[in-house]
Amino acid sequence: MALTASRIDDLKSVPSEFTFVHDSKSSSSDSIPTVDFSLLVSGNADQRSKTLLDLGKACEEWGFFVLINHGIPETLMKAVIDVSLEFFDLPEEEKRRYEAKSVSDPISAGTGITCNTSSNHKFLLWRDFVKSYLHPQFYCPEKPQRLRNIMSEYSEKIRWVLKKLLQGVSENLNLEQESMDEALNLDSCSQLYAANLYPPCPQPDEAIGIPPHTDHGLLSFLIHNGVAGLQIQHNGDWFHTNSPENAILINVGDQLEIFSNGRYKSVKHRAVVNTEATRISVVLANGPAPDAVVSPSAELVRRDGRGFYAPMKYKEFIETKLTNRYGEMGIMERLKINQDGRE
Ligand SMILES: O=C(O)CCC(=O)C(=O)O
Ligand SMILES: [Fe+2]
Repeated sequence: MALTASRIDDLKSVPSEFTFVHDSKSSSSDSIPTVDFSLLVSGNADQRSKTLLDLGKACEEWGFFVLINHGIPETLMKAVIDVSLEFFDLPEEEKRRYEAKSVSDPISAGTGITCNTSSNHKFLLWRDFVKSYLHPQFYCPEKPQRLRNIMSEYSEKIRWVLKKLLQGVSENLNLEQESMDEALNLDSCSQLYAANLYPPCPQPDEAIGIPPHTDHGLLSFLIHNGVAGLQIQHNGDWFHTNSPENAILINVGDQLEIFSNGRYKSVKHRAVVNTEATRISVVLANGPAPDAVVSPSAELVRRDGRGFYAPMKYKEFIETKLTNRYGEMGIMERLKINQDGRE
């Protein structure tokens, strides 16, 4: 039964199977970077080069930025949030059709899935979710009926913004604009839709929406219903992410860290819950083509004298990460190549 169902409404404390004790406190920072997309695509040369620097600095220092003036219509963003909420309101048996069976399911939905920490403590997440791959092949739950059209339009618009941002990233890395497109086969880029619903929680320090993790792709785009909850780690401290209305929160994922040969950092983040309001976030996680073998850019390896990460097919990377095959060490640690060249 979904977490959102009535049984949790009257709870005064977190049931033991959800217990994940942590400190959800975070700081605010005025230096969380903002990138003005309009200046990147239509600003004059000076504005564009300044914005490119903002983008590069954000990816290097924070692995995170708030994207403003991106041109995605406000009405479309609102529709994405509203229709995702409608999915969670569907009858339980409709949602159960998509119950996750394996990590490679093109569509999945679930509630409070089990999470396993490095110390082998198992607990359930305070979150309901629905996920589906929108690209290179488009999959979508059948209901709500308007989900298909809304997600198809949103997916295409986000891919256009993604392309422009990745071209900016390539320029910052002094690479040919096409070199990333070609190496990662971005015409067939993978794009995963994930809607996360976090109901109010009686004890926010005793349960968590999503524990600290990094995303596996290149750049993830997150929008939400105005209720705070996303925190990012920077120099070992947790920061909450205030954002102006209609902004998109973007974080660097593992594949961009690998491709940039470690210049850009896949940022650790978490979703905390609160006592008052239901929060929903919608993430489009954008990565290389599923069959692309990802390694540090050949040009950067030449410049750095060596690559710092071993190559791996993106599809295998996702499966390995999601099944936590390397346990505590994590797949990124596994791929890092030591000074002496051994993996
Ligand atoms: O809901 C959030 O703020 C975070 C979601 C997230 O990190 C994810 O879906 O990977
Ligand atoms: Fe994430």
